[in-house]
Amino acid sequence: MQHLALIGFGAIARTLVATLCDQPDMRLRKLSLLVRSTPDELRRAAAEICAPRDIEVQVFTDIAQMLAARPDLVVECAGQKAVADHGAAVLGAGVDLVTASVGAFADQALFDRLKETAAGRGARIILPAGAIGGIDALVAARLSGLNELSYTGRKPPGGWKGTDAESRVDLDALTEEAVFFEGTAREAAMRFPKNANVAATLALAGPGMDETRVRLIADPATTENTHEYQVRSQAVDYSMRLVGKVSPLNPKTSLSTAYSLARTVLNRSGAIII
Ligand SMILES: NC(=O)C1=CN([C@@H]2O[C@H](COP(=O)(O)OP(=O)(O)OC[C@H]3O[C@@H](n4cnc5c(N)ncnc54)[C@H](O)[C@@H]3O)[C@@H](O)[C@H]2O)C=CC1
Ligand SMILES: O=C([O-])CC(=O)C(=O)O
Repeated sequence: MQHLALIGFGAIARTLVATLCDQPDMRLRKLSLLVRSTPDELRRAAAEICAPRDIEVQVFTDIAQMLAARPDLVVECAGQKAVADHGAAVLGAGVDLVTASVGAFADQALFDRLKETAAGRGARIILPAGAIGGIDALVAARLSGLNELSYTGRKPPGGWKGTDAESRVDLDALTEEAVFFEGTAREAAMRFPKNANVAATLALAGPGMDETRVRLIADPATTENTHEYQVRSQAVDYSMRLVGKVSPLNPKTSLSTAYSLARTVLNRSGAIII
């Protein structure tokens, strides 16, 4: 893949670009970035990563202009609203779209609309595992007949700052863990758009947004983002627990998310898909 385009250039995007630059299978020649503001600062930050590898960087504030540069693939790492704002333009241009903000698809009308646009233009919406894992096993389990899927997300109180968790619990005063949300994946993804995308990913791989049970916890005893889920199905029962290091660039985001996106991009670049 020679020309990669990203929507957003924050914590995930920066780690993603730094990782992909050094992958021999990538042969990346050009990076396009769609940003909202201060393109000069972001251009400098991107050039710092890309210039030593002879990768050309172009920064856009307009999606149509970015798509006119004909990227091979667009990766959204900006937030759920960016999927709603730009998804149709990308897919309508016949370009595949990887969405980090999978929780955007808790909006059923948006999901249906983007699926239809993708199908009409022969483009694909690619949902990465992100901070969660085991999506291969979960889809296989679903195809065999799924009996149960439940997910628990646990983060330090700082990871829930600026979210609806603050209306339910005093994050600064916590001395022990607080379960501040129990509900469906659809509700979780909509109420916690920067923290519960993994719940939506599990739901879409598994039994669906309204059938996936979610618990969210603020825990002052941890410094990590822990994602746990249990599956019972006709073919396989399993449980998974991922203890994610927090991104040094964003306390809400697990560092592994960027590397999962890198895997997704690499799987579209080399001869082997794994
Ligand atoms: N699937 C998963 O496992 C995970 C998904 N996420 C999703 O990824 C998103 C990004 O995460 P981070 O990089 O940590 O966030 P961040 O806040 O560090 O970076 C996001 C960047 O996107 C920019 N942005 C926002 N809307 C934009 C738009 N319409 N056009 C262009 N740029 C825009 C922001 O200015 C910011 O620089 C989160 O909001 C969340 O939706 C985050 C963590 C895990
Ligand atoms: O990065 C994480 O730990 C998970 C996350 O924020 C999300 O699912 O939106």
